[in-house]
Formats: sequence, C-alpha cells, structure tokens
Amino acid sequence: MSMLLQLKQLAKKRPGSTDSYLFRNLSAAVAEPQIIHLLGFSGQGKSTLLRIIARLSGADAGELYLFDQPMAAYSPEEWRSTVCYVAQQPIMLPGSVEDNLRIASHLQQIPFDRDYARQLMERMELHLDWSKAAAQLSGGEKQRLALIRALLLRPRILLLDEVTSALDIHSQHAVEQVLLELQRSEGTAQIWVTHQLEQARRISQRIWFLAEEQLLEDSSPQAFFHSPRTEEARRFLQTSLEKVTN
Ligand SMILES: Nc1ncnc2c1ncn2[C@@H]1O[C@H](COP(=O)(O)OP(=O)(O)OP(=O)(O)O)[C@@H](O)[C@H]1O
Repeated sequence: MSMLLQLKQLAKKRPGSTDSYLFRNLSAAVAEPQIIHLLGFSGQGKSTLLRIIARLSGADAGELYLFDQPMAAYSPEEWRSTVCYVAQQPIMLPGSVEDNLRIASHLQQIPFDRDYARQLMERMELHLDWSKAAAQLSGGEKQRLALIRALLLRPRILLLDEVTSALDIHSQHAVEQVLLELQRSEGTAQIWVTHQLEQARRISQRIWFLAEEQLLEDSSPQAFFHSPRTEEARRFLQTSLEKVTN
C-alpha cells in the first residue's frame, strides 16, 4: 500500500547527552490523511519529533519516507512545502500582516491567493488590518496568522505544535473546524501536539503516545482514552485528569 509518511527506526539523543535517548527505534506509518494527536508527558520529545519530520532538525538514526520516497529524494524546500510545521510560538517575519501572508507565494513563486487568505482569516475569526505590523499582534493572533501562512502553502501534511494554546475556547473551536474541514475536503493529514486532552478527544482520529523512548501506543482515540494498553498511558491519563480537576 502506498504511504503518505513513514517514520522508520528514528532515534534522537537527548540534547547534550551521548547515551541517553529521547526516542529510538521509533517507527510509524501514515497511510491515509488522518488527524493524529501525539500525546505524552512534558519533555518526552514530541516537539523534537515534529521538527525532525519537518526536516528542521536531524535524527541521530533512522529514515523518513514521504509518498514512498526517501527523504534524500527531496530538496529541503520541496519537503518543507509539502510537510509544514507550525510552532507554538510562531516567529513573525518583519513587516505587516499582509507581508506575512504573502511569504508562501513568494517562496513558491506562485500568485498570492488573496481570496483564500481572506476566507481563512474570516473562518478563524481573525479580524485584522492587513497593514498592521505583525510584531504588534497578540499571541493568539500570531498563532492564527502563522497557521494561515502555512495553509497558504497548501501542504499535504501539517505538523501542529500546540497551535491553539493561546486561543480562547471560541477561537479554538473555529480553528479546529477549519482544520477538520481541510482534512475532509483536501485530504490534509495532520499531526497535532497538544496538552489539551479534551481537544484530542474532540477531533482526533488516531493517538500516538510517546513514552519510554517509543510510540508506546498507536491506537484509536476510543481505545486510548477508554482502555489504554499500558500502565504508562493510564498514569498519563490519570495525571492529566487530576490537572484539569485541581
Ligand atoms: N534546543 C534545545 N537545547 C537543549 N535542550 C533541548 C532543546 N530542544 C529540546 N531540548 C530538550 O529535549 C527534551 C525534549 O524536548 P521537546 O520540546 O521535544 O519535548 P516535548 O515532549 O515537546 O515537551 P513539552 O510537552 O513540554 O512541550 C527536553 O528535555 C528539552 O529540554
């Protein structure tokens, strides 16, 4: 079967360490455009794994395949316009909101799709003056602008690193709806990192649980949340629940 994305035996050492690993022999495959949530305790390497998949950081061992082709078959630019990483604390480019929106078309040398940008902004309830300096936006506005900037690249795979963490629940739902719709209509696969389990329950179609240097669980949300296989996942769910109720 043809695969969108394959992670084969990936390993990454802890920064600064020679023999301690964040993860190793980590393998997974994405065959269809699903919404996957990558969950785990803090510091397990979730962001690091997303950054490796985005080719923003290198693995110490292992291989990535995109559409059944090894990473070496793609230039970094080709890869990064197909597999797009959106950070929790996005970096705004110098200039205005519009300058930030135009960057995708500038990089890809394609006409700027103003209507699509406007539509995404409306649907994410981002009502901004396009001439405003991007540096002056709030955290939540920057998050949505960075997400729209990535969507204008029309990536096949989106890597979303806590991209709604600065949003109120209303804006969060608006963003989730846009991304769900994008998966349904365009077939955009998505790997989300979040600490909001409610969000994972709402929209996830598959859970990857990173612990003990592995994707310890790779399962349906139903199975993960209701009958996790491992003690570590049960502990994670219990601890996360306590955090919400305390
Ligand atoms: N640039 C860096 N320099 C030094 N240490 C780093 C760097 N990036 C990550 N680390 C360390 O690597 C480990 C994994 O970090 P990472 O951000 O990938 O974890 P995470 O699972 O996403 O955590 P969180 O849920 O808290 O965001 C952490 O211990 C972190 O401190």
